[in-house]
Amino acid sequence: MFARARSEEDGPLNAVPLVGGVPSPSSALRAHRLRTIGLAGALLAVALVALAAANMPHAARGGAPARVQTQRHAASSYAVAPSVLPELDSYGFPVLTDVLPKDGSRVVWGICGPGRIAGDFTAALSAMGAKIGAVGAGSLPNALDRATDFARLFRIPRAYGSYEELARDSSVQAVYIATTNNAHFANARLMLLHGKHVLLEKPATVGSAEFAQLVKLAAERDLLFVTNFWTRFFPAIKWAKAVARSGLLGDVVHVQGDMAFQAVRVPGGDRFSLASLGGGAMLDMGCYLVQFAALFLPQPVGGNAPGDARGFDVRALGQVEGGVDTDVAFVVAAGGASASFGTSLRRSSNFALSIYCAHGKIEIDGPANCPVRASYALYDDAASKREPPVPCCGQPLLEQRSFVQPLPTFPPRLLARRGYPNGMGFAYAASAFERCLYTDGCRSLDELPTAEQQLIVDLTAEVFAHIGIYQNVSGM
Ligand SMILES: NC(=O)C1=CN([C@@H]2O[C@H](COP(=O)(O)OP(=O)(O)OC[C@H]3O[C@@H](n4cnc5c(N)ncnc54)[C@H](OP(=O)(O)O)[C@@H]3O)[C@@H](O)[C@H]2O)C=CC1
Ligand SMILES: O=C1OC[C@@H](O)[C@H](O)[C@H]1O
Repeated sequence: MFARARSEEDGPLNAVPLVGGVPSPSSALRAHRLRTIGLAGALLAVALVALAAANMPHAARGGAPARVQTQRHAASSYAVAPSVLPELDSYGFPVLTDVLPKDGSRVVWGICGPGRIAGDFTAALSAMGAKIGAVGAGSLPNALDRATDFARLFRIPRAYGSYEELARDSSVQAVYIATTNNAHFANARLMLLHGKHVLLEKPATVGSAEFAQLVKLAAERDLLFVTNFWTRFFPAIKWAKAVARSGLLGDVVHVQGDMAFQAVRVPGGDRFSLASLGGGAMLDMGCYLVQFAALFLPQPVGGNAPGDARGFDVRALGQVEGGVDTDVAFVVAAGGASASFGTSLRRSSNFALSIYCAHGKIEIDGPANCPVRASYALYDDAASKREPPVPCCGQPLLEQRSFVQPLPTFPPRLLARRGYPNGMGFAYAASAFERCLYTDGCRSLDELPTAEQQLIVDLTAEVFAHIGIYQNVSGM
């Protein structure tokens, strides 16, 4: 297994030194900013600073320039700590040696629902050196045989033909749940009740109340409970988030994304087309887009808007077939910014994401749910003031930069089990989960705080309210 080191391509038009792989202010950039301010701006700035200094409390004085201030990160600056990106070993796996117990012990994982994505996740777990103690199947026929086959492939010591047996295995401390969406709530509840930490595949639960119940249960039992939005743990996403929050490009104004694929219908129904399995485009892919809205939009301010979910304004139009959404267009707005998204089971797309800011744009290459590359472009705002003026469309660039982090390589022995793209990227989320378990008092991950997971479920439920599906889904 060999992983190339992270790299930055497409060098900047004006060099911007990096701090931890994200931009920090350079003299070139500062010079550019000064040029763009102009005399009138400078006079206005002097007047405003004098006025502000007279009225502001001491702590608020002398902060970052106005254009880097966002509602969410009023104190953000261009310099971002190197710890933004995970430390990787020479194979590309996140380093855990600094937190692993000295006695050589390690968290023991169990796998619940040995289907397609569980194969990818387990391959990543075993490649990163994690300990897997047991696997349990329990929804489809021949559960024990299928669990036994899975156990043989991944050299897992124990296989069970029911989820209850897995839950009762006292050697297992953390369970990864990859059953169909409808079963997430019951399986997560079962594992939490048996004292297991839970990493639950997206889209967590179908309804908001169910998610809140799981959070409460985990808190009562002092357990870690996380939705496996693995997206949040990819270095390219962490880099893009740091760029967005650095203020380099100004405030986020609009986020745009599309995630769609042509679902092949299986006779008798499948996890995409059956409402009883929690099917539909929103729960399969749209939830990733909602997750991006929660990540990149500013916090809502002020009162509740129509279609409100905790201050976020949500609108949606959707095609519904057999009780599931097959095509949805939706908008989420907050804090003066908006996001527009499409998701579908009736067409394809490249799963890319764009974050449009006041002075530039961040692109996350598809598949943005598990990306290896992101980039930004800083526009030359001064160009629009030059004579002759530049045409309206296509702002000249001041600089552009991209970030690439190749994935750890799939072990050849397990290639046959590969189900979805970029599966080795599960190592990022699994490592963060394990790291938390070795850290005193850690019961929530910075990359995806519990409250934000609840928000994602709530916003998704709001989309469902607009298109009239998945109402009153108690127990799902
Ligand atoms: N993070 C990511 O990138 C991805 C996440 N996912 C999520 O993972 C979960 C599983 O997806 P995937 O692995 O593709 O699913 P699979 O179709 O492979 O099924 C997973 C498991 O669900 C149960 N199951 C499958 N079909 C049925 C059915 N018709 N009725 C009842 N139970 C069934 C089986 O459990 P058992 O073996 O125990 O009987 C099966 O092993 C979903 O929640 C999905 O959203 C999926 C793909 C990518
Ligand atoms: O999580 C997922 O990401 C990729 C999709 O193709 C898949 O269906 C979905 O479950």
